[in-house]
Amino acid sequence: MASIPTEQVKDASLKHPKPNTTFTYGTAGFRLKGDLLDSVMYRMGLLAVLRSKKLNSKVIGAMVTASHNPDQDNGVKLVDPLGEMLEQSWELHATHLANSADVDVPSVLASICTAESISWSAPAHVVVARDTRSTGPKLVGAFLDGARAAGGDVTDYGVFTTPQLHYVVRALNTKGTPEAYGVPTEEGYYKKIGDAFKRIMKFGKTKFPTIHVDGANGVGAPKFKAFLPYLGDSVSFSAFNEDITDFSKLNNKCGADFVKVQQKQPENFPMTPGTYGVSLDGDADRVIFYFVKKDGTFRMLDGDTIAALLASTVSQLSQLASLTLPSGSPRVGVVQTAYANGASTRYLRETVRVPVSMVPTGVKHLHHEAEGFDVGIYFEANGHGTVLFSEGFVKAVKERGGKTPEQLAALEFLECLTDVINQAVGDAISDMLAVLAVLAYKGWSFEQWGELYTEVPNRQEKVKVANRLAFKTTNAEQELVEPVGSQDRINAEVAKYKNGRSFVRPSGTEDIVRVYAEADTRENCDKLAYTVAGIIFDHYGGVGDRPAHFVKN
Ligand SMILES: CC(=O)N[C@H]1[C@@H](OP(=O)(O)O)O[C@H](CO)[C@@H](O)[C@@H]1O
Ligand SMILES: [Mg+2]
Repeated sequence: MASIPTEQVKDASLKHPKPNTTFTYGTAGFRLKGDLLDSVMYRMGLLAVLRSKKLNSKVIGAMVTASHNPDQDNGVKLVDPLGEMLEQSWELHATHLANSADVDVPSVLASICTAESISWSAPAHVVVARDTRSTGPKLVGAFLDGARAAGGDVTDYGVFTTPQLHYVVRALNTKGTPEAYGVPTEEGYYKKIGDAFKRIMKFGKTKFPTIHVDGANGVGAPKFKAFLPYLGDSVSFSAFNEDITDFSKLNNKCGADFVKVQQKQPENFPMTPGTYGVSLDGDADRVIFYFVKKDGTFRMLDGDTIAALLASTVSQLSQLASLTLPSGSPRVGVVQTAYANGASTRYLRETVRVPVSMVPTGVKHLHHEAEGFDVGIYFEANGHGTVLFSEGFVKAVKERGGKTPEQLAALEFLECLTDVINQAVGDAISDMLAVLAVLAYKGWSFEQWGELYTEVPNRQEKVKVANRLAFKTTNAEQELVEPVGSQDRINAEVAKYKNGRSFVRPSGTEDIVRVYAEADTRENCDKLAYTVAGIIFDHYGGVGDRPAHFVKN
């Protein structure tokens, strides 16, 4: 029986020496300064091969990106066969492998093989892609070295958005089966979603103004441009922030994270009342919409608003079409995190009347929970999410017997929607197209969409602390259990505000602690956020300059 090519793996391992750093597999894989990640990439190349061997030679993906963070950062996450995040039990293997001494890498591989009953003789297929970051090419090189040292068959797709990589992984693994997801190429991706978008826009009643698309000076910019010829002419788009040659511009004062956190439009973005804007993040898996109201105020439509629109539409259309599955009416559900605006949760539960589940931050948690519904809609407030349609739902939508013309139109619309949406993972461009299609179908403007519910004022702050891992949470990250006593201090502040809500958790992608607050007015919300941030900084290990706006308590 074939066995681990120990010498080959060890030699290559010594060429990718581990720095004196502890690595953790966080919210979205390993994330760090790009120049510290060479050894991690090499080892993830090895691990991806093992994962493929474990799963009957299915194709495993790796995406090299640090999403909405600056160019100096980078990261890697592994993608399982249907485009979902790496199974969580394997995160432990990833962490173990990433942190072992260079000479121990072959023996750690052997221990994973034993623990997972992996036969080394099984073939392995791995694919990798990267965003536009400056450290990307070198890091992909290290990944390829790892995959090849372990004898895997590996394809480098070059520069891709994160969702394109997930799409290709799923398409490769379902090729030739009844669940075939599409042609496993970049063009296949554009064609599948583009064709569905052209079909669905035939239902449209609204003519939108030109949509201004902010590419965050990242990979979404050139890929959106490449997508345009496949989208027909029902909507006109104009692209901004497309400079991927000046690395300092990536996500800098632009992009979905900037807009969401700062609650303002990207800088250098031409907007007057009536203009519609859409921002992607640096790897194009998050999307945020916005417009300027007639009175000149800025209005954002985030992941919560997207979930509200999609959940209400899918529920209404399913009812209108009297859609029935063998199990009864389709179960439409929404999955959110603690960052969801309280007003959106109330709207979904009380007005749309769908169940809403709360899970910890990170798509891996949301995706998994959404799989429990016939239509599982999951969005993080930051605009990262998608919709999962069960096989039973898709089948029921295609049954057209005994329906009225109005019901047939609803069914056709739903069928197109299942193809416009990238179910493999949250996808900024596909989500944008789905939202435009739904608005056009309803004959709604962005303004009308924004009237679904009134957001509670909210704010996010970052606090730099000596050791963010000292912060431990429970209850879907909404309460701190450690440092002991910290939650009591937060509760005492929250109690002072009407509709007050605040929680603190360590980031899984940055070396900081995040503070979130909501309250009845903008002023109260800001005061609560700045006070809680002050409490964390002053009492629980704040480091560096103390931000002047943090309130002393
Ligand atoms: C509050 C927030 O937006 N957190 C983001 C951020 O995770 P943190 O663990 O909070 O750093 O990056 C993740 C990956 O992109 C994303 O899934 C998540 O929603
Ligand atoms: Mg992203």
